[in-house]
Amino acid sequence: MSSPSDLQNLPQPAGFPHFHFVSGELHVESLALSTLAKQYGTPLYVYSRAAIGQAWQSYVNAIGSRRVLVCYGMKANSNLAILQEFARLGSGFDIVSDGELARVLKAGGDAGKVVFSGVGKQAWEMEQALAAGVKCFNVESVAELHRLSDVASRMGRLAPVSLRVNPDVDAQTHPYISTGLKENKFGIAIETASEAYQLAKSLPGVEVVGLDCHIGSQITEVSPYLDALDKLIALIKELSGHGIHIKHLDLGGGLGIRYDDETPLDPSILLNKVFARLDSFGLTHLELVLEPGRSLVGNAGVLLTEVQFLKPTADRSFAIVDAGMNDLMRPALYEAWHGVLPVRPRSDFAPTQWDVVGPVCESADWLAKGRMLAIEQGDVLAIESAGAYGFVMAGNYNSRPKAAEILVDGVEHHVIRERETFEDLVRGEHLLR
Ligand SMILES: Cc1ncc(COP(=O)(O)O)c(C=O)c1O
Ligand SMILES: N[C@@H](CCCC[NH3+])C(=O)O
Repeated sequence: MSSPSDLQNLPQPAGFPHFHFVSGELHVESLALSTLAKQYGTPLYVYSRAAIGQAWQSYVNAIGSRRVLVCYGMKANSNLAILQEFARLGSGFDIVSDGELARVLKAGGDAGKVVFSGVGKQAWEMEQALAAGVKCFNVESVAELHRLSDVASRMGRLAPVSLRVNPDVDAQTHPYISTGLKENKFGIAIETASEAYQLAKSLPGVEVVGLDCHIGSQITEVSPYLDALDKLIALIKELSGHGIHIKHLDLGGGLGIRYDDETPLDPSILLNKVFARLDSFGLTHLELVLEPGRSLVGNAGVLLTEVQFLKPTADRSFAIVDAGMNDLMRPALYEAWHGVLPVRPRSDFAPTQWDVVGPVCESADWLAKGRMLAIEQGDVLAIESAGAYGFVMAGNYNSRPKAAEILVDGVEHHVIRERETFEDLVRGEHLLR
């Protein structure tokens, strides 16, 4: 274990200050992570309520007195307790399915602050969202516009719509999480957007209220947003020439966080530039909508996992842990980098290089590669920055039950999702008679 002189050398966790070392032990708020691992077992997702609050506050501070609705991009983490926390903070929600809408309503969210995105909305999902009274449908194709108008007309309703425009800008992020390029399936090409808006104006079941775009995720530069904004402003001007006046402009989410050595994009830096651009084009009256996901929860969570075996080989050394790609898919899917911190760092021997791999029968089942770690069998590791796109993307491959989730609040903690059991795994399956 660490001696006092080594404590100064401990790295700063990505989720600092809410994740921090106290006397050589990694804590979340006032609790030692090793205690939670012991009580609930591993793999275990652990979130900090204060970290979520602080991330939310950074948007509140950036917004100041401007008219901005933050719709939490709940695909990042849709646990009911997390949604309830955002609802209490006053957040709206960006949803992409009827399941997400049902979660928002169950968690006490306000349907009037919900925007409904997604390229494949089904008629029954549109009906549910119309019945609930969502703020806006972010329509991603002309075919969807026709379906929505039909559904709303049948219900004797008028569906509020924004068209999600694909501005063809490079978000300078991983190609798999870039969404605003021509080659991506998302949105309506900016060149054809004016025509689509004119169609929307003529359809009986829809009412144009906004303009939407979302260019990608884990973006750390302001310039892609401003490139997109310039194109959107030009479109707004063109539309007003056709008598189409939008009330809100939705710039989507996408603000990046620190996983390794990235500099996160501060909402105030982005919003100051956006407000200045809007003001200079006489668009101060527009309500702004934002759909941040990752930046609100990403560094509010870690995944705890226990080292099962150490397996040095001639080629590389594997630390086989009890969390796998089914628990945290990002490394397998994007070769994503997540920090790895032993919750009780050792200083009695020198670190060596390890690939941290899971128990799943796939070579892609790794969580981190080539990390310098001083570890032994039985040690608990925290996989950092796992609050966003962690548990939500988990699956049951290899009949592995999903992990439990804990929300820490100061000295207290709440089990916000129980670990799955075998019964959960086979629910709905039937043996042949
Ligand atoms: C339409 C839409 N809005 C919001 C988000 C949230 O993005 P992020 O988590 O990068 O803020 C996403 C995911 O990228 C999205 O597809
Ligand atoms: N799931 C991705 C982000 C996708 C965002 C959804 N449009 C990630 O883990 O980074």
